[in-house]
Amino acid sequence: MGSLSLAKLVLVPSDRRTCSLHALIRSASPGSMINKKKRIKVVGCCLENKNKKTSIDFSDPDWKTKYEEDFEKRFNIPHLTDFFPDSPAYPSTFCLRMRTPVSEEFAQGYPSDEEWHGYINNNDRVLLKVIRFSSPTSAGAECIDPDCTWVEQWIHRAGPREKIYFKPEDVKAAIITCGGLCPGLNDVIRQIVITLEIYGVKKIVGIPFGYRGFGNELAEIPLSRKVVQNVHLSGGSLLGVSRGGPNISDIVDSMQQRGINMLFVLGGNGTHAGADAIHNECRKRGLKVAVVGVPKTIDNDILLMDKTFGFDTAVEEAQRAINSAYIEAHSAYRGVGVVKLMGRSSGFIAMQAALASGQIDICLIPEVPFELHGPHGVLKHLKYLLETKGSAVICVAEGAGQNFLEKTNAKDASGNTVLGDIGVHIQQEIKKYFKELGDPADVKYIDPTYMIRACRANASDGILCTVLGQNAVHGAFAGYSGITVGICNTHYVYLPIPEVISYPRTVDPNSRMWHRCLTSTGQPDFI
Ligand SMILES: Nc1ncnc2c1ncn2[C@@H]1O[C@H](COP(=O)(O)OP(=O)(O)O)[C@@H](O)[C@H]1O
Ligand SMILES: O=P(O)(O)OC[C@H]1O[C@](O)(COP(=O)(O)O)[C@@H](O)[C@@H]1O
Ligand SMILES: [Mg+2]
Repeated sequence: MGSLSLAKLVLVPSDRRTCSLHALIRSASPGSMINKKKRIKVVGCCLENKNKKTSIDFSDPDWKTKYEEDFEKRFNIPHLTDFFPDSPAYPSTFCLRMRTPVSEEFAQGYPSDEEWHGYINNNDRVLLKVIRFSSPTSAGAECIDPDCTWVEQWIHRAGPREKIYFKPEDVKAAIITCGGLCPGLNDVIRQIVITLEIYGVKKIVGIPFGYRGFGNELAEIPLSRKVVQNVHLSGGSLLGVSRGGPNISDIVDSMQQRGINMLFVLGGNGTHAGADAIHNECRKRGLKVAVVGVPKTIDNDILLMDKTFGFDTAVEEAQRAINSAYIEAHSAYRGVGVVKLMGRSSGFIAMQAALASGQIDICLIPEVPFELHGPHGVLKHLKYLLETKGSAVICVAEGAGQNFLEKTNAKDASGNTVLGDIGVHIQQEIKKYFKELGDPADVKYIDPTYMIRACRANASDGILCTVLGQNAVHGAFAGYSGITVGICNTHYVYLPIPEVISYPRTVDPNSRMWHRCLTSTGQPDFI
């Protein structure tokens, strides 16, 4: 890779998975020091997309058109008519009458239904990437070709359609919440129920405790506007959550027995993998079922979206812990505050919480390797901070520095690796280090892990949950299945599930946001 010329580069025709050309150039430029880490990153980037890797012949004058067409196909959202071409469509029961805009433009009377109806057209699209990079060397440039040509990547716009593919009286809708908790679950459940009722659906149930609820021993929870009216006022999930559960075939058997033909699945990467498998199994069995996901993860590790619901709230809640750690550290003689925040493989919460608080001196995330000991290690810098500032606060994501901890190979019920406790480890190492030096250090460790996700959604997440919940119902009634809802460049979109879960979204150590975080903390590289 080090001696590769740009012209020979084969880049992956994908969005986020496109190798950072900036990184490629730096690691490829002849004569430059070949940085092993960058090389690994770039190679890794291409390897992880091996399955979808397609080389583009940039000498083909039509490569751009072909790329855009291929993108349109990849981001096509599955529709019931793809599998049941004769499915009848009905006029929507989600009535927008009386919601015609009132303005001087319409002084002569409101436009007719043909001229304005307020529904989303199936051909409406939202632009996925909004920056036109003038050069591959621009910060964060994501380029398809060596010239960083502007390529349009359009995704489907979410919202109510004029035609629906289910008669409300024939619908039995089920809602399920899987994985860990996340602020806003109840808000989404509430909006799904309310919107279903507006369409005219009478049979709405909650499946208790995630996919486990499809086992026979747990009874469905009947849902209505009355039941969900105030659920958003508290955190958690009205329905309960869990990891693990029956296999896909048993889940679909159970759905068939219960007569469920609309399934709303709230969960993260694992849950969505399950939702997509359920969608495919339903197709295989010839069942006319709509499966629609709503991405839930405080880790914010779902691809392509501005953010997932609950993330903002978690960051906000983390401020309390950070502020307490700061006050403790600042009030103690040579005080050190350590705060551990969630983030299995993505450091978004730690990064954003550090940025928001302005009280963090050292932020450690899974994506950025670091040393604890040695001349460039965290401990040496901590010593410097205590000597110059008198106190310091460290914020560490739970998935960071796992290389320092003993591996157990333990898995949770969903198959996720059980992580070692990096917060406790760092706390112990700091104490040991200063004890050996004979210098005082007053270390206070705060682990607010479950507190940041068990709380009620804040206002901005409340709005996000509301819109996502409504759009999930619109998507199902419009006949889409195997899709999820999201916010992209402030617009609401439908995405095919496989595209958003092909790997967990992580913080790009070369991104402007991580650089901003480093600017804010003032921390050096710890390697
Ligand atoms: N690849 C998969 N295929 C089908 N179901 C899965 C898959 N991965 C996880 N699940 C199921 O999804 C649910 C939630 O998964 P988990 O990884 O714990 O949380 P999250 O979806 O929030 O990331 C669990 O019930 C788990 O059994
Ligand atoms: O203790 P639990 O319930 O397994 O949850 C811990 C995990 O939950 C998370 O919040 C992510 O959960 P999800 O994958 O379910 O969204 C991680 O940050 C953390 O590792
Ligand atoms: Mg997950």
